[in-house]
Amino acid sequence: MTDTEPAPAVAETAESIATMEIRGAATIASAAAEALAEQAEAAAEADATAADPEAFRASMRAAARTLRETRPTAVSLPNALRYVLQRMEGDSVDRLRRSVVDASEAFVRQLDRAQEDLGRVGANRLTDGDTVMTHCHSTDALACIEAAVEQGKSISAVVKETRPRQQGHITAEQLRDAGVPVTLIVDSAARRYLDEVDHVVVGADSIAADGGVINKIGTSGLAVNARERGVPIMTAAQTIKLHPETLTGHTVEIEMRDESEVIAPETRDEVGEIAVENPAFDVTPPRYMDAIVTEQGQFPPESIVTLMRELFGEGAAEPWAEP
Ligand SMILES: O=C(COP(=O)(O)O)[C@H](O)[C@H](O)COP(=O)(O)O
Repeated sequence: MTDTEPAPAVAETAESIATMEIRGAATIASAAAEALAEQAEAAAEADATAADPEAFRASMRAAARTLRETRPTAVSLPNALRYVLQRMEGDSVDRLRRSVVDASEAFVRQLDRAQEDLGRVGANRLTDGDTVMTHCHSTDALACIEAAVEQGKSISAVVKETRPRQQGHITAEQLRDAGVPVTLIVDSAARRYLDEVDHVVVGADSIAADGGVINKIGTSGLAVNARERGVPIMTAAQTIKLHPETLTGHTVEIEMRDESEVIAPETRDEVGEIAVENPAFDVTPPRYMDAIVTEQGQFPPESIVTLMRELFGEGAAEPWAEP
């Protein structure tokens, strides 16, 4: 490891995020924070950085850049890197190391607590006997359903499989394990089944300042159909999903993934001249979302900007940038 090359553990985490072995906004955030702690431990031992606080800091910034470049849409990733790097302090490598490890642990603890707290808020929106519809796999959305079950409510679920990567199967298994009766459907059956559900619960990768919800592709169509059917829809999203750059007019980058997720490489040649596009996320306009449920309570999407200013008022610092 040189002073700008990330520790092997960081390279491994970055690779796992890029290939989606580690996926979902909250899980990506906690893995990134933990990777920074591993970088700090490795840099405190490495020849190039062990005795040089400035080289140590530079190695932390470089590791954060490597993690930042993996996937563009879930803002929880840069928010996790910000949280840890902004708490890096000390004039010796040992103090710097300790501050990074402490910040990383505090971040992960906070993430877990936030998920529990928002779960209780979301659960209060559900009633005994409700059927919920889910899209993709969101640990924040699942926290709401699981908390409702813990409150003694009987909940069943209609789970959309979520093409192309079928994260709905993970949701189905987790809900089954939580004792929730599950019906798995293909995405295109969603509108038909909306007549049988009482609530739609989704997660978020980013929330924009105007209350737009960026989540797995298909969320916006589901939200429009839910509105048309009169079914309430909520987004369960911890405040690390609030996207500070949107406060100053930036838009959220939507990740375009490889066509091999849509069309098998072995049949690609047979298909020939057909363009394939594979956007991983979409934006649900605030008017189609009933509530954003966070650990700080529930908000109408249009008012989320107030919370965003409170938490990110100083803007979107980039502590990983070269000074
Ligand atoms: O869109 C996805 C996952 O997309 P991908 O599978 O492409 O990462 C999830 O709904 C959000 O990330 C929220 O998840 P969580 O609530 O766990 O943060």
